[in-house]
Amino acid sequence: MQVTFTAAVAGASGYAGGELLRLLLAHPQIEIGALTAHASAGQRLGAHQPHLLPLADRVLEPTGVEALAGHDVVFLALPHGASGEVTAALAAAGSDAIVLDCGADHRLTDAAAWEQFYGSPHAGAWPYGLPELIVDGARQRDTLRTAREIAVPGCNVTAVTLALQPGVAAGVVDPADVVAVLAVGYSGAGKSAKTHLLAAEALGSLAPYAVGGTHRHVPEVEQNLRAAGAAEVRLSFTPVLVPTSRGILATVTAPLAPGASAATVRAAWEDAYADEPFVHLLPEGTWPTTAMVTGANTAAVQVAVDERAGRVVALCAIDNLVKGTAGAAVQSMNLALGLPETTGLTTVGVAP
Ligand SMILES: NC(=O)C1=CN([C@@H]2O[C@H](COP(=O)(O)OP(=O)(O)OC[C@H]3O[C@@H](n4cnc5c(N)ncnc54)[C@H](OP(=O)(O)O)[C@@H]3O)[C@@H](O)[C@H]2O)C=CC1
Ligand SMILES: CC(=O)N[C@@H](CCC(=O)OP(=O)(O)O)C(=O)O
Repeated sequence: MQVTFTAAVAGASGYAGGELLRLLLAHPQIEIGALTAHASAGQRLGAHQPHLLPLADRVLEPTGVEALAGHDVVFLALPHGASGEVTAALAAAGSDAIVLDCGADHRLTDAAAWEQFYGSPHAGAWPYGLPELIVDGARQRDTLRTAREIAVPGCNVTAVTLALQPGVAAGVVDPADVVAVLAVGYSGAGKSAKTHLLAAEALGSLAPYAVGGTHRHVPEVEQNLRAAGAAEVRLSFTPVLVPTSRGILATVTAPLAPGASAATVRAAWEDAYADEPFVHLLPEGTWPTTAMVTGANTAAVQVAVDERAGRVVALCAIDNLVKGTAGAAVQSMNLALGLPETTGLTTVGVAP
């Protein structure tokens, strides 16, 4: 008989919480426990997540230790800053649950960078939940196998990191001049960003935001590229909202390193991702699209060399709610529980 683990989801009424529940419903070794929310506490889940029919009549509880204690796993899908109190209360109550925070609070190791970009005191770093991250030639999954608290990455960060890290680790690109432009879907902003949900304004327009190096994901990408081996990272990062509900397409360029060639670049990406179950390096000459990965825990990656510009062009498409959040959380949970990393996760998308 298979062992089952209980999992609670805090923030179950939101986009990330809803996606966690969609994935956990398909996980053979998870039993879904408490579902919590904030303003929506006391309401049926079905009022907020009409697509999660098997859970429609479950009632949302207030987010707190009373509901969340006693589970094997607790997922936090809360606004930034809200997870610290919950985590501390769980620890005080003697909980030994594995806690996965989908928010940003515990991602950065550099307190000064946190305070600069988030403007609040640093809550401390947890092991970073990107199993494929190259860390000094090894992979982050080795750390996650023994982790009890895991910081799930930002969705844009995942796309940029998976696009470029093979080149940084192999020394075939210069990380001191990285330019990343991302097309991102609206669900990344969460349900509470009401202005983003005015369809009449959003549907006909592409809109950049956090322009000029101000996006909070800048230090997180830099941290990841340093882990992959960069001595110096300089990143220009510009996200552009596009009228789609899900998906991120990151286009990341950096100078070709002296002595590198199209062949060594291709080999670096092939070597990095040959054994990765969720990172798919596409056949040469084909390009990632968000449609390829919708609903799947897949990152679709491609790389090319722009010989005239002397730059490597790396692309990565992910579903921000799957590989960008909930899928990454479940993948990390599997590692921390000692389960096969791919349990309950699919690389099969939906189309059209
Ligand atoms: N959307 C995405 O693609 C990604 C999101 N994330 C992160 O995941 C987290 C959740 O994001 P997302 O689901 O998009 O956001 P949503 O706005 O869709 O959902 C937020 C959830 O948090 C609850 N909540 C709101 N305020 C509080 C509070 N003060 N205390 C406790 N709970 C509260 C809400 O409950 P109620 O409905 O009752 O108010 C809701 O369940 C964020 O930290 C986000 O940055 C990370 C990667 C990608
Ligand atoms: C469209 C949109 O606004 N997307 C969000 C990405 C959300 C995400 O990755 O979450 P964290 O904020 O937890 O890092 C953004 O760019 O800030």
